[in-house]
Amino acid sequence: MQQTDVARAKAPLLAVRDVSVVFGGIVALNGVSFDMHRGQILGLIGPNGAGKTTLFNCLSRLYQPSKGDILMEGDSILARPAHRIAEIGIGRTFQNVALFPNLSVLDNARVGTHSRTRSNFITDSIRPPWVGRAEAATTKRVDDILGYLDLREVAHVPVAGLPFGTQKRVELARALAAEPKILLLDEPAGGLNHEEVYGLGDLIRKIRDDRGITVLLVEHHMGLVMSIADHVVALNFGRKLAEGTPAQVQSDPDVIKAYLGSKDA
Ligand SMILES: Nc1ncnc2c1ncn2[C@@H]1O[C@H](COP(=O)(O)OP(=O)(O)OP(=O)(O)O)[C@@H](O)[C@H]1O
Repeated sequence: MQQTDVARAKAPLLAVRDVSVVFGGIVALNGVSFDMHRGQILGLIGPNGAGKTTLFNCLSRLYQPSKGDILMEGDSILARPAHRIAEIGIGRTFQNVALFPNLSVLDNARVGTHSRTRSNFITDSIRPPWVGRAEAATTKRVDDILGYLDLREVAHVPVAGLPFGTQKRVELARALAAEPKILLLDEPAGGLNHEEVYGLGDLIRKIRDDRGITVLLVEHHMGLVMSIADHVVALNFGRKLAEGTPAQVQSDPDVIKAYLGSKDA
């Protein structure tokens, strides 16, 4: 292994370095830094307006930081547009579910494989043998994921008519189909009932355990974060307030004060 490869292997999977975001006069993020290590479930918490969504949007490349850097396996991702983050192993889901409503569960999940295919319109017209083999492998991979997420029964059903909780699983299927190293989950518990939230918690943990995928979870549901996260980063007014194990962060006086003074308490 070359020295650069060794350094890369030792680097955190994702490093947020002194990131600031300013909207007009509003400082939404102010010098936030933290590391995410391989196989970790990291919960990002904070009261309303703390800067969680802004940070999530920087990680998924929808926002450009005014200052600082974000490194994936040691390389900056800031020059990369949002539609090319899947190629380096960053997958995401959306707060309000962003699927193609008229397409089937299977076709929505297949969309996720796009970043992993080498074919283009020329190879699709000539169809050398490897295109057929690659398509068969993709079909098998998507079918495995649908089975894994208990979606095989509805594989050919348009997603529009499915319950919200099922649509959220389809989003997960699409994200997993891209074979991410890290999965960014934007308030996955939103709109789910109590039972579904705990089912989701088990599923997130299972995805990490079975597939070794690192997870960043932005979430208001404190019970979910505290029960599944290995590491928690708390933001308030755009700054990092505390980080550590769920127990450490939960008992941090600054975190308690921030939540008591907010509507999230
Ligand atoms: N596009 C924008 N333009 C201007 N100000 C913004 C924009 N997005 C966020 N802000 C401001 O930045 C700050 C951080 O907002 P952000 O949405 O990141 O917080 P949050 O922690 O995700 O809050 P919530 O839990 O309510 O979603 C807030 O003061 C917000 O009003």
